[in-house]
Amino acid sequence: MSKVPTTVITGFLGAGKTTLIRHLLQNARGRRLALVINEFGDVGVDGELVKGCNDAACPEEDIVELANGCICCTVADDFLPTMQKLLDRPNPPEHIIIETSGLALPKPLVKAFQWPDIRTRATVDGVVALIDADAVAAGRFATDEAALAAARAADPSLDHESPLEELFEDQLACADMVVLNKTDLVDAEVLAAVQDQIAGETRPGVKIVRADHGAVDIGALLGITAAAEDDLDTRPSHHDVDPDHDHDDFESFVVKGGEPTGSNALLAALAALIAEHDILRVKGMVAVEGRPARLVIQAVGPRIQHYFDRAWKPDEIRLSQLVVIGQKGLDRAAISAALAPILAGQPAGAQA
Ligand SMILES: Nc1nc2c(ncn2[C@@H]2O[C@H](COP(=O)(O)OP(=O)(O)OP(=O)(O)O)[C@@H](O)[C@H]2O)c(=O)[nH]1
Repeated sequence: MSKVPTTVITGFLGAGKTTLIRHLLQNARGRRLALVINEFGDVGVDGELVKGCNDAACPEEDIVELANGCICCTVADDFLPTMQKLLDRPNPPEHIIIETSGLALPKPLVKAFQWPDIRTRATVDGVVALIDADAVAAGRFATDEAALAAARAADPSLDHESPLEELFEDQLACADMVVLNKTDLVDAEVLAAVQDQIAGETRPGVKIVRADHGAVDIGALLGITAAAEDDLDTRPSHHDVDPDHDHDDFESFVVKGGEPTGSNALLAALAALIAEHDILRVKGMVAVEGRPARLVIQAVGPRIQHYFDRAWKPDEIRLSQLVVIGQKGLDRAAISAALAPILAGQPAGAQA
């Protein structure tokens, strides 16, 4: 029996994983794909966005969302049963795509493919690491030595480098292919420097492909035939020594509301909050009063994007929710206090 090839898409928060997957679905050339989408926060925004593209290559029943914690920590409880269900189908998918959360370590996930019941029926065709060229160029993964020294002074048990840098290195070291994304945001010289930096973090022979909005040819992305579960030892991880990996370095929360009267106040408040607090990522959907379509909000570092994606369905509750993710210690109270009244649709004067 041939094994179902599975591609693991990894990459830090906001690198463009969902964007790349949407591109893949729209260019699937008749392949029947199943999608497993994992999110750090409790609200499944990525799944919603992918379902929003309504693509025949991946109907809604073939999209499985795992939204309660990083997939690398919930392998036995969530991931394995999900894979078993997909593989047990009378007509299993031709290819499975897994989008890990931006904070997940890929190696424990690949290791799960060594489990007896999975190993005989599925294989990791390739681990694809997405890199946000703009974020690397801005130095967002480089260790801030002063901040690290301060954190170590506050917590002497802290034995690792910056959590962002660790994730960046782990995701690259596990990759069979790297997609250097967001090339539209950096100039050629900077891009070349970023590519050199990345090449120093990958295993020998790993190809780096440049992309704008995840537009990579499906033929290059799928069919790598790496069988990554068979050569885990060549994929070093910071957690090889300390397998008790958790996500204590990061936190997320959701701010909910009803119908804001427009988007300007919300976007201005978000920009101010991102500048003031150490917010890594904001994403979600907003129901703007009087607008039939839902407003998608996406912020990666200081860049905020917003667009209407599709009309709210008649049976949907017009609920606004934004997931906020950052390193541990975010001032939740202040961030929520600034956003909640706007999301609730209170007039500007009423906002504290
Ligand atoms: N300018 C630019 N923006 C991009 C590109 N790729 C993705 N984006 C934007 O970056 C934001 C995040 O993209 P996503 O695809 O949601 O990123 P992700 O990796 O799935 O995010 P998480 O699941 O939260 O980790 C969105 O606003 C995208 O439109 C790109 O190549 N160029």
